[in-house]
Amino acid sequence: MKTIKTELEGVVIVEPQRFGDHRGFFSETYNKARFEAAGLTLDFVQDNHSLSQEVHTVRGLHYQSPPFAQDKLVRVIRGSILDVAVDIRRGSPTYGRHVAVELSADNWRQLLVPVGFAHGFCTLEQDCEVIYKVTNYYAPECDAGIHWCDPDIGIAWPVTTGQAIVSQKDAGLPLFGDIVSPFDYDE
Ligand SMILES: Cc1cn([C@H]2C[C@H](O)[C@@H](COP(=O)(O)OP(=O)(O)O[C@H]3O[C@H](C)C(=O)[C@H](O)[C@H]3O)O2)c(=O)[nH]c1=O
Repeated sequence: MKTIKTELEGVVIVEPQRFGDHRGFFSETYNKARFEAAGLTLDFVQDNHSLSQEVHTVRGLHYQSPPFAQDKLVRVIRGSILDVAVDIRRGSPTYGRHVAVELSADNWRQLLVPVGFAHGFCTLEQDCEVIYKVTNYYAPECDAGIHWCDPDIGIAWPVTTGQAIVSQKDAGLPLFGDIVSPFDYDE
């Protein structure tokens, strides 16, 4: 397993090994001991799986507020997505900045999105299946988000607001400037 730091502290690309042979492949997609050896100590309690049937489906930008804030380990088992993490920790030197990483069944990359970051993605082809582990349970009362196309965040999505397929909930999310983030940056 390889880990690659990004320009946002704590947002890490993970590249598990994939052993191919004439039958196909085998991959340990998560190994707690290997994660801890890489300094990633996470206690996942829930696995999620979403299917987005159309290209240019956008889900996000979401986060759960404390006490149900979640670290997320995101991967793609079918198709490809542009996966985005936005630093929403008040006082962070990278507050409001984001990273965007292509995750796909082909590149087998994962993205670790820590507590304090909003998360979202746009599908780059049809029938994308996204699997992700989270470190806290779903808590609808703590579910929150920021509008995916907020110009103050400035994510270079491969789709315009007119073309994107989004949920009614996501279409109505507030702009970054109109929220008070529940996360503080701790040095
Ligand atoms: C997140 C979640 C949802 N649900 C139920 C609630 C709704 O009835 C249905 C769809 O939920 P939602 O529209 O919030 O799903 P997404 O738009 O894919 O949201 C997710 O997508 C972005 C990219 C994320 O990072 C979050 O994990 C998550 O917010 O699943 C559950 O039962 N458990 C859950 O953990």
